Formats: sequence, structure tokens, C-alpha cells
Amino acid sequence: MSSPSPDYTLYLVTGRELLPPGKDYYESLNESLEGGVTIVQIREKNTDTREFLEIAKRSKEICHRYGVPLLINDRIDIALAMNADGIHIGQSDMPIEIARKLLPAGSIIGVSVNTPAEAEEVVKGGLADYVGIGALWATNSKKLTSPVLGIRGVGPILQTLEKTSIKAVAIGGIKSSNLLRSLHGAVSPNGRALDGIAVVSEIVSSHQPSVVAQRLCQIIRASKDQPFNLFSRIYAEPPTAQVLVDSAAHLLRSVKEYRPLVHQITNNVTINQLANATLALGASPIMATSPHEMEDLAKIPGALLINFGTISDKEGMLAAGHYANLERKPIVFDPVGIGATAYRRTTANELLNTWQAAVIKGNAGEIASLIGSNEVKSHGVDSLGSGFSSPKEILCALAKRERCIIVMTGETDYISDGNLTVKLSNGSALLGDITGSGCLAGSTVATFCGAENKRSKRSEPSSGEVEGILAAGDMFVGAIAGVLTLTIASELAAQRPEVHGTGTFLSALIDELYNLTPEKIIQRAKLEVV
Ligand SMILES: Cc1ncc(COP(=O)(O)OP(=O)(O)O)c(N)n1
Ligand SMILES: Cc1ncsc1CCOP(=O)(O)O
Ligand SMILES: [Mg+2]
Repeated sequence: MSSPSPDYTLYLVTGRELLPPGKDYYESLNESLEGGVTIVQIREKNTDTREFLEIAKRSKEICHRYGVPLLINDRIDIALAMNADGIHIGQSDMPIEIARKLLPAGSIIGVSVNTPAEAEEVVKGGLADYVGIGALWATNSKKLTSPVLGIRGVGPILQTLEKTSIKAVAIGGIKSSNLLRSLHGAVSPNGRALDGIAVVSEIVSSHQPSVVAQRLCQIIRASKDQPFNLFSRIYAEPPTAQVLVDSAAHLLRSVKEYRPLVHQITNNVTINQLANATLALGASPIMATSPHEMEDLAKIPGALLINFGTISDKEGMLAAGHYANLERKPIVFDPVGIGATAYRRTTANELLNTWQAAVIKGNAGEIASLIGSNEVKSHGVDSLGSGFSSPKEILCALAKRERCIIVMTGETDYISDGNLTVKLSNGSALLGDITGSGCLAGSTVATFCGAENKRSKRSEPSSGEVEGILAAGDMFVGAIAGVLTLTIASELAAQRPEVHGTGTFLSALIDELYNLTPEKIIQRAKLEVV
């Protein structure tokens, strides 16, 4: 009978050169195991064989006291000499076919992969117990021979493992500060997640490796406890259109009650409009862009909007999103004009690898560019043509790939969390005639996501409790509320007698946002579950 599969939850890869001054290696290893490390790999890149063998033997004794398997990096001779539980080999190390022949039956063998093609080779070979996917983030602990993968590169690799029993850990630059972001994003479109994460410096360089290991385990387990969460409520029964409209409409009360801070890094064309729309709804806008104040701002309850219409504050956008994830605040990303230039596409990729959006909002051209479809073209910041033949299919696929809510605005608006998709048909044609109506939608969506996040966290987590999700609350309803308020306010504005053109329309629009009530939303909403 084959031995049970190891627990890959918290995989320590050793690195003696990273120990803090005066910290004994064996003491650090023992404390790491006390803290919850579940599998260990001894990695010695510049050590003589005799010393490596001695370290491996003593490390195995310590690991086995905790029932934790010990693997050896690269060196099969060492693994054989001290009867290790297995080895980890990279793409340029001993081929797995030979390793499998040389090692005792039942040995654990792991292989490094950096691309879906490399993972497919492992699946085809059928000899590996697990793959090490990375590097997820930049790292100083290994001179990388392949480009940094990024969080969003993990999903396609996990997809190749979906019908296999091969386990998967991620490695490279993983810290307590980016772990939840990493776990949320590193999932295949069909929901295949990691079996664990591998860490070197965050644990080894600590004076208290047990505390670090414990914290990492808490975050991993809290994240695993979350259902396949795409920032939306899990319904026992699919909600009706009326349930969604009522929930969205009543969220307006939470905006006025909690006055969420809506931190908006946006373009210089519409910044004033967005701030006034946020104030009109009853929330509190701040349009800060310096990276130096993002840690403080993230601590104030609310939401973050990142609109990259004019990408002049990329460092601020990177920092703001990182801290918003850390503080579990929802991020709304508006990749304005992403189809227009390669620079916008690479910047969007960098931003989305760094932080996890709760909502991505765009017009059809921008959504097409994100998902790589040619069905709809972009023209600058605008979208050409009549849209997708199957908007629901496109939005579900993108929501599952990006692991968040997708909002597609246009003459008809669509919102999807990957399972549920709604079609919204409110809105005045004049919205399309003013600049920044799409940007306004991003701002109103962020406003309601901030209110929903605050409403759902009325009871702050008890001290020490680790939250397993990046933004509490139903961001799907938040997004619906944001779109409905803007489009219904635009209908009311267009009907006002003093409105004779786009100039009077814009000021009437702000008025109608200011005077909006849940009753007006419920009365006028045109929403279908599709
Ligand atoms: C768990 C895990 N994943 C990846 C690696 C990297 O192995 P490799 O590509 O062979 O590089 P070196 O570690 O040998 O420098 C790993 N060691 N462990
Ligand atoms: C061994 C290895 N393989 C890919 S990245 C890496 C080092 C990861 O170290 P750290 O966790 O300190 O970034
Ligand atoms: Mg190697």
C-alpha cells in the first residue's frame, strides 16, 4: 500500500546563508517545525558533500521527531546515502526517470515548473509526486533562470494538473504580507488551488521562525476554509432579480451611514467629476497618488479605485493596491484604454499580478483586450461595434480567470462573478455623450463596494483572528448597486426640464445622485439574471 501523500501546506526550503547572526541552524529548523512546517527540503548550493551529508542526517532526525518528511534539493547521492524521504529536482537537474530508478520505491519526488508546457511534461511522465511552481514574486534567495511567473501565471499551470493526483506548491518571494493575495489568485479557472506554499527567507531569516511559520499556517488554513470565493456571497438558491435589486438599493443607506473613504487614483480628465459623484452619494473621496501615504490610507475603511486613464502614478497604484489587499479593502480596477497600447497591457498585467482586484470594470473593448478576444475592438478609450455575441460566456470566463467580479459597461451593462451573471438595461443615451461616464461607473462601484465591505465587517474580527478573504462582503451586489445608481440617476437627469445638452446634463446627474433613494432604484431598476 503506497504511503499517504505528504502534507504540503507549509513547505520549508532551508537556506543556512540567510540565518540571522548567531541563530543556530538546527535550532531554527526545530522552531520552524514547532511553528507548523509540514515538509522540509534541505537546499545547500555551496556546501561540500561531507558537510551536506552531516547536515542532512541531523536534519532528518529532527524532522522525523515531528513526523515531517525530509527531502534533499538536487543531490540524489546525498538522498541515497542518508535515506531521505525524497528529492526536489529542477529542469536542469537529474532527469526524473533516472531519479525514480535510483531512489527507493515510495520516495517523494518534486519537479520545478515555470510554464504550462513544463507542467504538461511532468503530467505526461507520470513520475512526479508534486510540482514546485515559481517564482511567484521576485526573490533574492535564488538566481532565477526563468522570468518571474506572477500570480496570474499559476492558474494555467494548475489547469494542466486538474485531472491528475499531482500536488502543487508555489515558491518565490512568498511572505506573510503577500500570502493571501497569492493564495486567492493562484487558482485555475476551474477552481484547482495550490496544496501548499514553499518559503525560504521569510522563515529562515527570522529570529522567531516558529512565530512566522505559525502565522503563515494560519493564513493558509483560513484561506482554505473559504469556499471558492470570488468576492460574492454564496447563495443556497440562485437569487432572483428582485432580491439583487433590493440588496443593491438598500446598500445606498449603508453609503450614507458609513460614509466610506473612497480612495481614487484616477485620470486627470475626470478626477473632479468622480470626487463630486462620490460626495453626492454620501461617501468621502480622496484622490491621493503618492506611494508614501498608501499604507496609512489603506487603514481607513472604504475601498480603492484604480483607474489608469492617464498612467502617471504607477508606483502609487502598485503600493495602494498592495496595502488595500493587506487591509482587506476591496479594489476596483478600471483598465481604461487597455486595448490601445502595449504599455497599458503590460502595466495592467503588472498591477494585477501585484494585487488582487475585487472588481474589474471596463467597456467591451477593454474586456476583449483583457480576455484576448478579437470579437470587439477598441478605439482609444472607446469600444467599437455592438459588443459580444455571448457576453455572459465572456464575462464568466474572465471572472474565473481573474478570480473577481467583472463589470462590462455599455448601452447594456453586464456583471458576473463567474457563476451568476446579470444584465442591466437602465441609462440615458446622454451618458455616452459626456466624458468619463465609464470612469464614473468605476467610482460609484467602488463607493458601494466600500460601503458593503464596511457593513459586512460591523463586527471587527476578534484580535488574532486571521481573515481568509481579501475583502469581506458581497462585491457582486456592490457592483450592481454602483451601476444601477449611475444609470438610474442619468435617466432622471435626462428628464429634467432644464437639461438641454451635455453641460446641463452633467450637473443634473450629480443632483440626481445626491437625491437618489432606495425607492427610486427599486422602482426603476431593469435587471435580469441571465
Ligand atoms: C519546492 C521547490 N520548488 C522549486 C525549487 C527550485 O528548484 P530548482 O529549479 O532545481 O532550483 P534550485 O533550488 O536547485 O536552485 C525548489 N528548490 N523547491
Ligand atoms: C528555491 C527557489 N526556487 C524558486 S524561488 C526559490 C527561492 C525562494 O526563496 P524565498 O522564499 O526567500 O523567496
Ligand atoms: Mg535544482
